[in-house]
Amino acid sequence: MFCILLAMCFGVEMDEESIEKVDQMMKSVLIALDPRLDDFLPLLSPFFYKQRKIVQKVRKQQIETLVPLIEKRRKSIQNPDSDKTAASFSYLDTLFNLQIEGRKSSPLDEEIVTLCSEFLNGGTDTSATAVEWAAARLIENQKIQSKLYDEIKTTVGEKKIDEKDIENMPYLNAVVKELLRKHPPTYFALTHAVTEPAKLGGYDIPTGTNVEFFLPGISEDPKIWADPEKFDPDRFYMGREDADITGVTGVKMMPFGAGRRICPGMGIGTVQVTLMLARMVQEFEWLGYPDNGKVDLSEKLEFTVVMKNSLRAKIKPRA
Ligand code: HEM
Repeated sequence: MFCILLAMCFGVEMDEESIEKVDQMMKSVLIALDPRLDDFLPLLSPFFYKQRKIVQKVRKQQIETLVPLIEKRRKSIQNPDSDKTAASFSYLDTLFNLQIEGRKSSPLDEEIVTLCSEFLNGGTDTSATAVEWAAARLIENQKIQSKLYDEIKTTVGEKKIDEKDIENMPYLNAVVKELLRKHPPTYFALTHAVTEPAKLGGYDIPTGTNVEFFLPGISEDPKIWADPEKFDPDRFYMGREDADITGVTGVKMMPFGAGRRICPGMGIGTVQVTLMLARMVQEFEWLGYPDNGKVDLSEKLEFTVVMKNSLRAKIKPRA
């Protein structure tokens, strides 16, 4: 997941060692970003002096690691023959000449570093977490796994599933939708704030207030879902229930947020998770390990909501 996003982001080829270095650095960034008490009560910031020093060190390391990649890409655009391995397009290319409202200059390298980090962090753990929960649910419920495998066989036969096949596989899409309903990779969307006094769910929200959206509170609300605790792709497959995942026609689940700041990676994130899951099931039968049918579905909050005990699985190649 990380390698795909890295290639999309920088459009330059990287060796294993450099990928590892960026990966380690991004992990330190995530740890440094953990919310602290002084984020909410700035008055307390003198007591968090040491932690702030650590964050500054991580930021320096982040800039030192990513700026060379930015420079390499800039060079390869200016002189297309300088790097034969460079991709024809990358996310970075869209940032170099970005017009910013109220500013004459395009983003500084340090700002580009932040945007690229957000792109990498936003897409890696979210998608990886979703795939782990998907495998857990298929192990826990072999009937769902068999039904999915049957659909794969009927739709594509012996050939490898690719992106184009997905739209012809309603059960696969139902499994992924149910996955994102029952296991939105993050408990909360990003913090939003109101720019003018608003009313939400009967509450008055004054200007400037931070608003946090607890995603499972919506997607497991018994007032809008039948049997919300149950992992049941059939609710979507049989058409008993539905939900607009983009939130445009109403919000019953919002694993990618909603509105103007909805996840910009929603399309690619969904395709990545769907395709990976389909390929995993196409190639292997997934069983629990060490105990065939039992999976511990306890959750733990890290950057995303991960399995408290990482999934252990036995996989058998399909005959
Ligand atoms: C299953 C996969 C994913 C899930 C569930 C997910 C979920 C989310 C959520 C809930 C938000 C906050 C939206 C808000 O507050 O309104 C968000 C923001 C974001 N996501 Fe994703 N995401 C996924 C994949 C990706 C991918 C693959 C990328 C990059 C290619 C990405 C890049 C971003 C970025 C850059 C933001 C911040 C947007 C902003 O600040 O306006 N995400 N995502």
